[in-house]
Amino acid sequence: MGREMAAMQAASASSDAILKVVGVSKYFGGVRAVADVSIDVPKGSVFSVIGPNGAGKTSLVNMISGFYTPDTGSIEFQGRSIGGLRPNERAELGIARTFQNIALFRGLSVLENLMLGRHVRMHSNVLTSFLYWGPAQKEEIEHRKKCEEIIDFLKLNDLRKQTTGALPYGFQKRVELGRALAVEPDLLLLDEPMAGMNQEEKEDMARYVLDVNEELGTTIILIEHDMGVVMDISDRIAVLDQGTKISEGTPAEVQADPAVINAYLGTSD
Ligand SMILES: Nc1ncnc2c1ncn2[C@@H]1O[C@H](COP(=O)(O)OP(=O)(O)OP(=O)(O)O)[C@@H](O)[C@H]1O
Repeated sequence: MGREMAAMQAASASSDAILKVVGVSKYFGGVRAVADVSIDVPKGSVFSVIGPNGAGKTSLVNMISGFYTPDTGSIEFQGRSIGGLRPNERAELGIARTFQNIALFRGLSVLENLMLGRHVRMHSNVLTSFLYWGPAQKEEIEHRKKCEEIIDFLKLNDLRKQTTGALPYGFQKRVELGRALAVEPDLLLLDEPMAGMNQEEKEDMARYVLDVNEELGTTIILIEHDMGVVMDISDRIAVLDQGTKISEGTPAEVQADPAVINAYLGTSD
């Protein structure tokens, strides 16, 4: 499906939202990080959240993934309220994320990092592995197979046994994406996946984000500062400024919105 068609469908599909965020706020002492923000994220879309530094983007994503508890508002994922759930419980439901700063186990290999990302899908633990060695081993083989598929998908085959700490930055970011994909998420939260990358690495990552969206059908919430990338790959964009949502729409709508031009695109960010 073309991006334009997808955008039109996404725009008209708010009733088919995979995620509904209603009136969430987060305060840190006197700092208003997020104030009464609502978004409906259409299933199957690439939904970007943009805004100047300190606008509240990461705080919003942290509330969706369960790292922060909102002071007000509610969050519904696939029709179910997830407000009271811990991050790992949200991951089990199908919400995965990557972090702004690389958070890999640097001493472990690419494959091992993906296997660790997969733990929310594993039923065996040390005790059950001991008691039911056969089933646990079978489960491990299946998980390994899934991780190998992701390694193939992200073209990391040659690096699967390499320790991640020694990899070039762009590859480390790709392994992080792989670790989040190991959760087999329905909703993937990407916090600045292209930060610090050169142009070629950015284009590669943008391609993988689109492949995940189009081939795996994963809904994506993307925080990204590179406006070229955002305008290229997003179906919808929400714009935050000083904690409040000042605009939302298709890339063309947001780009033409004077409130956005004033608050954001007009700045040097
Ligand atoms: N854990 C925290 N403790 C105190 N203040 C915080 C915390 N997290 C965020 N803030 C504050 O909340 C505001 C919003 O920050 P947030 O990181 O959500 O913005 P952002 O849009 O993601 O910014 P950036 O683009 O710079 O990453 C900022 O003023 C920030 O300092």
